[in-house]
Amino acid sequence: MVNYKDLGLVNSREMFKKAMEGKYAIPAFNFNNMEQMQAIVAACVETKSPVILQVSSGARKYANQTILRYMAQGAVEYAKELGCNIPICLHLDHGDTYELCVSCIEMGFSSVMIDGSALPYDENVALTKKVVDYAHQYDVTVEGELGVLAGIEDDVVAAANVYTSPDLVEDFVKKTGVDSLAISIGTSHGANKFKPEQCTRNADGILVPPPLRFDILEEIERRIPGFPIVLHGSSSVPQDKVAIINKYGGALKDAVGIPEEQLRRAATSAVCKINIDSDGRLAMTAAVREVFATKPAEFDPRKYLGPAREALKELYKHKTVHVLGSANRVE
Ligand SMILES: O=C(CO)COP(=O)(O)O
Ligand SMILES: O=C[C@H](O)COP(=O)(O)O
Ligand SMILES: [Zn+2]
Ligand SMILES: [Zn+2]
Repeated sequence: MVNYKDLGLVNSREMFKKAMEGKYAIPAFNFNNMEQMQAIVAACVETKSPVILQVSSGARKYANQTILRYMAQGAVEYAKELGCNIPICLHLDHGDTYELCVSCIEMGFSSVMIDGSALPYDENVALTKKVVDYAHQYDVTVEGELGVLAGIEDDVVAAANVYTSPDLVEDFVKKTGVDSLAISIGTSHGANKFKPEQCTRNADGILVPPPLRFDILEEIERRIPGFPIVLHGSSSVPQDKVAIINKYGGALKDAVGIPEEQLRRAATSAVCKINIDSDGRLAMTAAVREVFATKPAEFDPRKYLGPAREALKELYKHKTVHVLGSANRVE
């Protein structure tokens, strides 16, 4: 058993308390490799932002859970080396079983998500409570989820959003003892969050998605005042990145995300954690494609992964400063 505290990591409790009081949100960025980890840490050190490093099941399969945990440990040291001891939380994203959550906690994760949102309500409650009871023995924080996001949620493909029912949140939080709650108010995973027919088009022909359901968020806040809320699927799908990808041979069609001003608004509410993965993928892919197209003789991976890492860092800095409001929150 490795305790995360011995690795210099922190759980999400204090982070969320400060984010709630300060009316901002903590960035939760997914990572699968060294360049992503370095970009996240460098961006958050430069902007003095706390951060949650997220490991998905896809990341575990791709990079190996042990390696990712050591990388998170390395991230703590790297931040110090870069000159700012920012709080870093290592979080399991979309955990789907009790056993997986236990395995991550035993390995040094400081926070886990148990995503029982596709289960019948009572089963979600029972599974989430079981994880909470285990995790809290080690002061590991737990995120649960109510409501299903459209698009690809884990292995479950939901055709449409099943918005979180405000009628259930108080009961869920009380019965499970979770530390934060992911909700569904119109965000979704991936780079194609809405079908073109769900959107309108602006004067430049760019798709404008339907607004998030702030009415549901406000009702949830009324039912569980001061309780930390999490938004998944919160990439904005920057159209300049999509354009670079398509210019250099990509084929992203009708890619559309959540407008940044809506996330900015959400960050000032009880939303304390905002998950962003796809935007980083777009930034890296745009940078790599540009190098491949403009420097075809280049074959040193550092010559395309380096620019990708730099583009990623700029994107993350933009998020902390201009979207989440988490910049300058660390002394
Ligand atoms: O929710 C996410 C990870 O859990 C990521 O969402 P995006 O696909 O919008 O980046
Ligand atoms: O919520 C999902 C994350 O974006 C990670 O997805 P992944 O399992 O493909 O790594
Ligand atoms: Zn889910
Ligand atoms: Zn998610």
